[in-house]
Amino acid sequence: MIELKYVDKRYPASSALLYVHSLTIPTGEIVGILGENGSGKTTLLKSMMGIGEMWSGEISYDGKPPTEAYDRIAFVTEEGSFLPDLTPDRYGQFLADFFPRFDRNYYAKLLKDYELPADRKIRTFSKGQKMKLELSAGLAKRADYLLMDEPFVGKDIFSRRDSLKRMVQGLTGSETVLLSTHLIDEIENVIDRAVVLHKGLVRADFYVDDMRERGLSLTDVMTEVRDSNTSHPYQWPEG
Ligand SMILES: Nc1ncnc2c1ncn2[C@@H]1O[C@H](COP(=O)(O)OP(=O)(O)OP(=O)(O)O)[C@@H](O)[C@H]1O
Repeated sequence: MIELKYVDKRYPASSALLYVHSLTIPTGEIVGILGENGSGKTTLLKSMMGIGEMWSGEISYDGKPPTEAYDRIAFVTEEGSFLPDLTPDRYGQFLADFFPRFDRNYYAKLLKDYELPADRKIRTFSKGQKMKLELSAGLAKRADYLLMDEPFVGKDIFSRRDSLKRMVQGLTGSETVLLSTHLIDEIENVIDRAVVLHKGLVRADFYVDDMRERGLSLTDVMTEVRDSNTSHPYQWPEG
């Protein structure tokens, strides 16, 4: 279980802030972290990874702070957490030394599926190839917690959908996944729950099944959150 309480993050260089009063994510949930550009998705995921000082607040994984849970968390980020001078093969060895549960066979399979050259330096890869490598490494860590920040970047929608499909297929069902993305239509069938950020605040937090029962789509809710001029949490429309 992941718990966030009174998480308050500010940047000295801007007026942006992130504030999460309370957020509990039970084990095994797949949660979409959604919101417009600049709403705080990356800030939230980085804070959950223990990156950057927080103003105040607590984040815990089964009661432990991120720094004591690193071997159980995989962070997949657009910025890339790989070492560019290594080849994917060498990078895999490095990860296996650090992450006891790193699954080398699964990593090799993903590299093959993605047609990534295992013996070429990562720095020579295209942006899309780097992202595929990042995703492969993240999934092969067999982590309990997967924090993914817009992992499906790529020029063509087919490769984005393919990445999403592989990500879902690669899960065992016991992972807790937080996934930030702008691919709203695609993830609607993948996530259990959506947390919508707006200007650094959690403005909606709901289960997708409840949303569907009301005949709404993620786009409907996100549009409503964006257009409503209030900081109150989102309420389902009457009727
Ligand atoms: N290092 C920084 N210094 C100052 N302000 C920052 C810094 N990083 C982010 N911000 C600001 O914090 C706010 C939230 O940014 P963040 O990157 O978390 O948004 P996001 O929801 O991930 O956006 P996007 O969808 O564009 O990736 C923005 O207003 C951004 O300008």
